[in-house]
Amino acid sequence: MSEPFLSVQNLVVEYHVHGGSVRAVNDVSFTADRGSTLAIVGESGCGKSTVAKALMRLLQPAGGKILLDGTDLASLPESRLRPLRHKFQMVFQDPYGSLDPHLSAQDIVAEPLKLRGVRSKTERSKEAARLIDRVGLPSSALDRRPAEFSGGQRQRIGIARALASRPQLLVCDEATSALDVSVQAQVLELLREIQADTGITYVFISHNLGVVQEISDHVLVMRRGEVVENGTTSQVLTRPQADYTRRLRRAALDPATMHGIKPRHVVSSLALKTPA
Ligand SMILES: Nc1ncnc2c1ncn2[C@@H]1O[C@H](COP(=O)(O)OP(=O)(O)OP(=O)(O)O)[C@@H](O)[C@H]1O
Repeated sequence: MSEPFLSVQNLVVEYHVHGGSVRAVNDVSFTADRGSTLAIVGESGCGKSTVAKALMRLLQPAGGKILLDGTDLASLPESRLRPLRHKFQMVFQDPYGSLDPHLSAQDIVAEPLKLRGVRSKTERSKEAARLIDRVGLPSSALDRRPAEFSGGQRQRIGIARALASRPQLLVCDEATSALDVSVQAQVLELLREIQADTGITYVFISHNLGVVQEISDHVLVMRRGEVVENGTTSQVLTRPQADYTRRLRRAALDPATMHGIKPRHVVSSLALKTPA
């Protein structure tokens, strides 16, 4: 059997605070096959974003392995990581904070192409225009700055910028959470199309079980920095094994849907709350 594309083994991440350390992620393991989507769910503060930042090596893990296509990202020094960084990219909840407000959409998307070694400015502009078109924005968007877009449009620019690096792994950290339900559905559809076209692997962090149901093949449930449950989306969401997952699911469902998770292609805006 071939190795999974992403294999996280016994990941430990700590924050250093006030001379001590806080363990935010403790012995977390999971895998994702190439071209699949793994969702990470759990209540606020359970460690989802910390896992995401460790995958991006924005944080140095205190222990464990992050094997991406067989290379352990956790153990590489920055000098050896840099040439690999284009392979793994991240889309944030609010791209506004991460998009340079002074640059046009075209220049924002063209920026990573420099790192990819596309030397000609004309080529970079052409490729940026192609990506902006790919994420469903009109050519009139090219010269506009981030402030001149809606939240959904800005998220599309964030996705186009991430795609400019031709990543093999895209970590989406609450990437659709700030969007209203219909815009959320459009962005999810775009992500699915891109996956079908490119075979990209997603790690999708969300507090919204409706979105998770919609986008993911597998689900990892976290609580207090640890894995509670891990399985296929239908297993975890419709036949949860862990009591905690059952409570999480109950807490996320409104009275109208208490009998079960909403069917596929209906994106619920129900948020995960801390189970009672
Ligand atoms: N920079 C930091 N310094 C110290 N502790 C931190 C830091 N960032 C996060 N933590 C702590 O680590 C734990 C996990 O936080 P994390 O942001 O990963 O949770 P999360 O599941 O992504 O939450 P949310 O859904 O609210 O974004 C929390 O207890 C949090 O308080």
